[in-house]
Amino acid sequence: MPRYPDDTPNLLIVDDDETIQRLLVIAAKDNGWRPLAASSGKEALGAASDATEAVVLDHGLPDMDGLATLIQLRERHPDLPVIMLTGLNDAETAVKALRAGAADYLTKPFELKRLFDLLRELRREKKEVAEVPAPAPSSKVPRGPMRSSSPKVRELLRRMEKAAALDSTILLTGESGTGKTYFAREIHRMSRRSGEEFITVSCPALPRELLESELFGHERGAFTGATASRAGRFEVASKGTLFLDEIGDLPPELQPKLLNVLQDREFFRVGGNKLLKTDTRVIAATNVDLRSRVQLGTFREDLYYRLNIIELNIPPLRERKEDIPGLAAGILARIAARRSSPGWKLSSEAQKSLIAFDWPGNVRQLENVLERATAFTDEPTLHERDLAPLLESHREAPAPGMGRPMTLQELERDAFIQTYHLSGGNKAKTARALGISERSVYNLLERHGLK
Ligand SMILES: Nc1ncnc2c1ncn2[C@@H]1O[C@H](COP(=O)(O)OP(=O)(O)OP(=O)(O)O)[C@@H](O)[C@H]1O
Repeated sequence: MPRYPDDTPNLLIVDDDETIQRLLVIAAKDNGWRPLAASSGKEALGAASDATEAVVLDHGLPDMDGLATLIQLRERHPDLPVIMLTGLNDAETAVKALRAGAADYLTKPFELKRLFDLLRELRREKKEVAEVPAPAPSSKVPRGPMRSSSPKVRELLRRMEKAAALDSTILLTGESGTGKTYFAREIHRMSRRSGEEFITVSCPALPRELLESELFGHERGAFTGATASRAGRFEVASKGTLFLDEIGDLPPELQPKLLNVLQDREFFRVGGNKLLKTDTRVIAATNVDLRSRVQLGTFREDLYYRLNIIELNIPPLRERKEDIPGLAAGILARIAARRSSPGWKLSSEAQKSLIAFDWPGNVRQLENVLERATAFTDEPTLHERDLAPLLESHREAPAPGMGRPMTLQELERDAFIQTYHLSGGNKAKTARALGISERSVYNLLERHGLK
C-alpha cells in the first residue's frame, strides 16, 4: 500500500445525523484512525480516495440512499471495505447491502466497541493479504474456518459468514469444480442450523418424476411403483439446509412448485392432499448463467429472483492463484490422512508449476492431479517432474498440421473439453451435443481429470 502523509484521512464516516457523526469522529480518533466526515452520498463519493482504508456508511442519507452510495463507492474503489449502518429489524437492507458488496453491517443502535473491533479486523486482514506469504507447502491445513490468501475470496468468505447468519436463500455461482458444494457445507456449518441435516439434491441426476418425489415426497400409489409413502427432502431437512445442485437443470414442470415452497414454505407430496410445512433453508448452485436461461425462457424469472436473494460467486482457481499453495497443502494433508501416509511436500519448482497452470477444472482438477501424482511416487517430496505429465495431459495439444498429427485420444479429449466448456459445464447439454449418455460424460470428466 502506498504511504500517505500522516495527517491524510483514512476512515470515511458518512452520516447525516450531526450528533452521531461527531461521536463517531471522536471515537475514531480515540481508536487511532484519521477520520473524515461526510453528510451525504455525494459528499462521500467526493471524499473517498485511495488513502481511505474503510468507510462507515449510514443507510438513511438525504440525497442518494446508503445503498446507492455503496454501489457507486464500490464501482470507484472495488477494494474499499464498507461497513453499512442499518436500522433495527431492517434485515432486508442488510441483505441488500451484503449483495451490493458491503464488507459487513451493524444495526443501530450498536456498541462503538463492536464497530471499532470490526474496523480493526478489516485493517488487519487487508495487511495480511498484502504481507503474508502463501503458506508453506508442507503445512497441514486443519479443517477449521476457511481461510484464503486471495482478496477476492476473503471478501467472499466475509459475505458468506454474514449470509450464513441471516438464514436467507443463497445462490452459489461459479464454474464446475470451484467448490460450490464445499462452500454450501461451510455455510451450513456456520449457520444456526449446523446441528441439523444438510442434504444435497443434484437436479440433473434424476428424471423429472423421481426428482419431484425426491424433493417433495409421495403418497402410496401416487405413481406406478409407489408402494409406500415417502417423505421428501423438504420434509427431512425441514430444520436443516437443502442444497440444490445445478439448479439450472430443474425441469420447467417443477419450477412453480419450488417457487411456492420458497414463497410460502408449504407444499404437497406427490399424490397427497395434506398441506405440509417446511422450514428448510435452501442453498442453490449453478455453473451456468441463470439469467441467460431466464432470457431463453427455460428458467422462470420469479424463481430466479427468489433463489438469488444473496448471490455468492466463487471465482475460478485461475483468478485466485494465491490460494493454490494453501489448497494444495490442504489436499495433500487430506490424502495423507486417508492413506495413513506421512505426507508429501511440494518442491518450490513443483509449486510454481501448479501456480502457472490455468486449472480449467478448478479445485477438483487440482485434487485429481495431486491424487495421481502422490499415487506414483515413493518420495516424500513432489517434484515438477511428477506433475509435468499430469499437467501436460490437460494442456492444449498443438493443432493438427502444426506439429505431429493428433492421436484419436487427443482428438476425443479436445472435442470433449471444448464442448464441455462451450456448454458452460452443463453435463446434460454436453451429452446432447456429443450424442453420448450423461454417464459417459461423467466417465470422460473423470478420464480427463475434470471430475
Ligand atoms: N476451499 C476448498 N478447500 C478444500 N477443498 C476444496 C475447496 N473448494 C473445493 N474443494 C474440493 O474441490 C472439489 C470440488 O469442489 P465442489 O464439488 O464443491 O465443486 P462444485 O463447484 O460444486 O462443482 P460442480 O459444479 O461440478 O458440482 C471437492 O472435492 C472439494 O472438496
